[in-house]
Amino acid sequence: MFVSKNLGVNEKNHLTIGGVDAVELAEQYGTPLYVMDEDLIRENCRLYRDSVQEFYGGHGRVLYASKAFCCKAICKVVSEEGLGVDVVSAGELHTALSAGVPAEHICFHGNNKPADEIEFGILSGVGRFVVDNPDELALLDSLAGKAGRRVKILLRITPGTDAHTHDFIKTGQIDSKFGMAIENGLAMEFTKAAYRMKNLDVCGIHCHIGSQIFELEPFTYTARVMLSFMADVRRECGETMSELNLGGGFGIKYVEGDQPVAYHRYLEQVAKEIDAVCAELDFPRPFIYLEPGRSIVGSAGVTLYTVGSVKEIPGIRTYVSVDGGMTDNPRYALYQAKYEVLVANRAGDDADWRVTVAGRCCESGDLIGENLPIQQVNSGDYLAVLATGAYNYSMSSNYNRVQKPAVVFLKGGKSRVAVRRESLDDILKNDLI
Ligand SMILES: Cc1ncc(COP(=O)(O)O)c(C=O)c1O
Ligand SMILES: N[C@@H](CCCC[NH3+])C(=O)O
Repeated sequence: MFVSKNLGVNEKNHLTIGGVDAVELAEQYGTPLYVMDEDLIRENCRLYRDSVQEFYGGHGRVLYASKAFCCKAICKVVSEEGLGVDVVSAGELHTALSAGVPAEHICFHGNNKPADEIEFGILSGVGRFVVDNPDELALLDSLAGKAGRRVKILLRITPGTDAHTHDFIKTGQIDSKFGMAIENGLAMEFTKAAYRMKNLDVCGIHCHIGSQIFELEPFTYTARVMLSFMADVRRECGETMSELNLGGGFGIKYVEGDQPVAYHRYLEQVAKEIDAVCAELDFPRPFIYLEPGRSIVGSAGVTLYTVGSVKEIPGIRTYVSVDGGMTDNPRYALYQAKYEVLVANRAGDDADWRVTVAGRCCESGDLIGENLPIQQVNSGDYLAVLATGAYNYSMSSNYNRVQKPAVVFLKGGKSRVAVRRESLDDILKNDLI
């Protein structure tokens, strides 16, 4: 019935998340509230980990892309499940380290890492740096030399894959701010330069073709292109790279009609393609990294709001305004992202209304969605927006000085606060007069 399998309706006609009554959560913790089902997150982690074991014979590792949802609690959970963590900033790195993630299981990404953040990564002993471009290569080499450390790197390569997703979340095509492209020869120049660096050990290459992808072919095609490039490097440089990071990007179900492929199927097909290409090219099968973000946490999240006003503009539309909006979920404003929305305290009723759900900010584009089917809704009701576990909290803002909501984790039918709600003093904490 719902987009996520952990959701249901109880005898009070309330939405349940992992068996917990959503209305009780809203009343206990207040709204807006991010709710994350830790049991489902752990199940997703195990699914990936077991698939890597099954299809790659353990010769691989799953790194959780923490940009999807980053706080100490999630870093601890994924690390306990045996995943490493991908970070793109000192903030994400600090969070992962503070949560106890071993530095060698952290991979440091980013297309323009500042020098002080690179130094922080080197001194922390992160397992791999993914180097984006020649300027960063030279900077990393000199900072590694200064610190007296050798640094293991992967090179960010643009495979030229056109994945069918929103333009803003595509990254594998030649015109991208990320990485160096194979088709214009720059990737090979970049690789040769990397092997000349004194303080860097080139372990392999990395790519990421985009996000919220539903097809298998872009992934298998990309694996082929990347392995062929590794074989070209062996021919041109006499070096055999041993690691291949294929990024993340596996889609999830947000609304009826979305049809994601089961993740173990992606991994199985990609593993088959890797085996086939390695046999064709007589290339040793590399250690494989995967970096799922959305597919680990997206479906595990629900955002709860309280409805303020319900305003019908006859002949035009009905606005249902909630106590959050683009500050906690900017994805409709950014990508016209679609969500399933329901009245948490009337969850089993027919969704026979059509409404626009609006946020509270001074911005006409501050919407959660338009023309949404929903149950009858009144001021004071609780609204639930489903599948908000990825790129909601992590992209939240304090626009209009709105405080960020709390994050509550659910485990075994019990709830706990994983991130406190921001206070008014938190809003002022860096202000000076
Ligand atoms: C380099 C890199 N790895 C992994 C991811 C995670 O992607 P997703 O959340 O779609 O799995 C991203 C984001 O798109 C990314 O840029
Ligand atoms: N933030 C985007 C996806 C970009 C992922 C990072 N490369 C989203 O909400 O869908």
